[in-house]
Amino acid sequence: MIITVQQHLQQQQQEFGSEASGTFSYLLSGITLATKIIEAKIRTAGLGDVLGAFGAENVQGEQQQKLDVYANQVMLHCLGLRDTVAALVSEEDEEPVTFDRSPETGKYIIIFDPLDGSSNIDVNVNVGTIFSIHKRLPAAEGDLDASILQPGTKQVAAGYVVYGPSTVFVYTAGNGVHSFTLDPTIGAFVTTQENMKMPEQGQYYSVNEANASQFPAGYQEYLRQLREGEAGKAYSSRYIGSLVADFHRTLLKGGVFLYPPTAKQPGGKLRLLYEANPLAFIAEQAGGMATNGTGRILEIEPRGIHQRTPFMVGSRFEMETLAKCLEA
Ligand SMILES: O=P(O)(O)OC[C@H]1O[C@](O)(COP(=O)(O)O)[C@@H](O)[C@@H]1O
Ligand SMILES: [Mg+2]
Ligand SMILES: [Mg+2]
Repeated sequence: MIITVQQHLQQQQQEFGSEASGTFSYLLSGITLATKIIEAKIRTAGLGDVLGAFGAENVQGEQQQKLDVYANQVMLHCLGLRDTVAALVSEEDEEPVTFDRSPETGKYIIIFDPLDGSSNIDVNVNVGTIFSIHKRLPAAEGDLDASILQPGTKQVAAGYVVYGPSTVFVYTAGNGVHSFTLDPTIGAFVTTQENMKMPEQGQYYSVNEANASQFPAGYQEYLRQLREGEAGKAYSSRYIGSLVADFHRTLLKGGVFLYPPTAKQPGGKLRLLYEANPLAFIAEQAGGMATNGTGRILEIEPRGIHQRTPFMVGSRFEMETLAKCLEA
């Protein structure tokens, strides 16, 4: 019997109560609706006019792709309609979009990367959408900005969608990691796997080798050990260049994904709030680990919404081996 994501959330509500409440599943349904609309556009991207550059730069100084802008508009629209949303923070917008809703109603903050893997859009390689959900702080504890800049440990939920050969939705609300596949015949995400566990050890490392000579010595030594089999076995390498897809493989097969600091970007390339934090929450819920090289990603106190961080995530064995190389 098939179980859709909404039915799964009802079951979670019976089992875990609060963050699986009706309000929360109504919120998540805004994300599943938006990602289904984005998926439909991606499936026929070559037929329409959504490939190529949009002709403007985002706050990161990156050339926006038409699909970046389209996906952002769809997320803002579908989530903005949810009256439980107090603010929306997007990779593509310099400032948060806030709503004049009382703290009793507007209880949630949604932070997202509407289209991850932009450099792969035009070449028909997997891309994705990543999201992180925080609860709005009580007024006495802080305003909306403070509610947005909470550490990753405060996330109430996080997830992503991979638009690949099939469209897969993965999320956690702190009670394990669950995945769903979009069944186009019924237009619903159907349960694929519940309580996913990242293998203790994998066989792949994933890193942009073109940057390797710029990595600090500890990372170069680590990669040498993985390549030459000094970490117990010889690893092979896989790098798609879409974080969401490289992470999804690491979640399923184990291993490690690294985007270390480089001479060009000593603070890292990937963004803490809408790339590293949500994937770190999922990794930890699945038994893996995530660091910035010196500490747990989820414990980083954010200073700004587009803040970058070095990001290493993966199986326990590979992450503990990395820590030894960085300490040495
Ligand atoms: O081309 P590089 O430097 O390896 O960077 C690839 C990384 O950049 C990203 O494309 C950045 O994300 P966006 O596409 O959302 O901007 C990641 O998906 C990917 O892991
Ligand atoms: Mg991204
Ligand atoms: Mg993006």
